[in-house]
Amino acid sequence: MKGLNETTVIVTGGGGGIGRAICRRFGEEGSRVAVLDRDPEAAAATVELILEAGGSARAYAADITDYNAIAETLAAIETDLGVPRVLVNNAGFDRFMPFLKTEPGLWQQLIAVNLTGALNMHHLVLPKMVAAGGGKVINIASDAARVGSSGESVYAACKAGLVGFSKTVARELATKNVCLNVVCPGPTDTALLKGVAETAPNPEKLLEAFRNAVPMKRLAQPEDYPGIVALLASDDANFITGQVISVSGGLTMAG
Ligand SMILES: NC(=O)C1=CN([C@@H]2O[C@H](COP(=O)(O)OP(=O)(O)OC[C@H]3O[C@@H](n4cnc5c(N)ncnc54)[C@H](O)[C@@H]3O)[C@@H](O)[C@H]2O)C=CC1
Ligand SMILES: CC(C)c1ccc(C(=O)O)c(O)c1O
Repeated sequence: MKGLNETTVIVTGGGGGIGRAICRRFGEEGSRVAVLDRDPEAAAATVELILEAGGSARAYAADITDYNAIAETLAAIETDLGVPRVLVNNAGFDRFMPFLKTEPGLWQQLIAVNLTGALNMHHLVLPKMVAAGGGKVINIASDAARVGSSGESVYAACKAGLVGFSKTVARELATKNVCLNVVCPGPTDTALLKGVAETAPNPEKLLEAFRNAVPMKRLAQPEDYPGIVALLASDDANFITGQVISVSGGLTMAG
C-alpha cells in the first residue's frame, strides 16, 4: 500500500492476537515496526516473526498506563527507528461481569488500560506527528462501544470514550495532516476472548452466543483486521478522518 514502506509504525499490544497480525502486515509492507507491549516475551515473539519474514521490527516492553515510561520508550523508538508516522492504539483488556457485580477497583483497571493508556499514547505521539507534517492514528475500539455488550459495561464505556475522543482530536488536527480513525472489532478468537470465556459458567455457551450474534455466524480471526488498518495508515486514506469502521461480520451496521 502507498506510503507504508520505510515508515515508522508503533503498535501497542503488538504481542497479542490482533496486534501481532497488524504488526506482521506492516512488516510485509516494509514498515519499521515498533512492537510495544507490557509483555516483553510476547513483543519479542512478534518481532521474531517479522524478522523471519524479512521485515524490520524492534520490541519495546512498556505499560501504556505509565506516562513517564511511555515517554522514555518513545524517545528510544525515535532514536532507533525514527519519528513515528503511524500509531495503532490496540492494547486493551477486559473482564466479563454484570455491572452491578463490579467494584470500583476493577473500573479503575479497565479505564487505566482501555482509555487513559490510549490518551497517554496520543498525548506523547501526536506532537511529533504535527511537527513532522502529518501522521495516521488508528484506534482499535470495539463493537461493544456501538451496540453495547452485556458483561462489558465499563470496557464498553472506555471504548465509546475512545470513539468520541478520536472524532474530537480528528477535528482538532484536521488541518495538520494528522488523521485519526477507529476500527471496531467484534468478538475475535484471541487470548482476550478465551480469558473472558473461561470466567463464564459455561464458556462454550458464551462463545456460541457471540457467534450467533454475528450475522456472518463466526468469530473474527486476528487476520480480519490488518487490511483495513493498513489501508487507513496508507496514503490512500489521506482524506479519511474521524471515521468509525466495524469489522465484525455485520454485528454493527451503521450508516
Ligand atoms: N478479542 C476480542 O474479541 C475483541 C478485542 N477488541 C480489542 O482489540 C484489541 C486487541 O485485543 P486482543 O488481540 O483480542 O487481545 P490480546 O489479549 O490477545 O492482546 C492484547 C495485548 O495488549 C497487551 N497489553 C494489555 N495491557 C497493556 C498495557 N497496559 N500496556 C501495554 N500492553 C498491554 C497485552 O500484553 C497483549 O499482548 C484490544 O483493544 C481489545 O479491546 C475489541 C473487540 C473484540
Ligand atoms: C472478548 C470480549 C469479551 C469481547 C466480546 C465481544 C465484544 C464485542 O461484542 O464487541 C468485545 O468488544 C469484546 O472485547
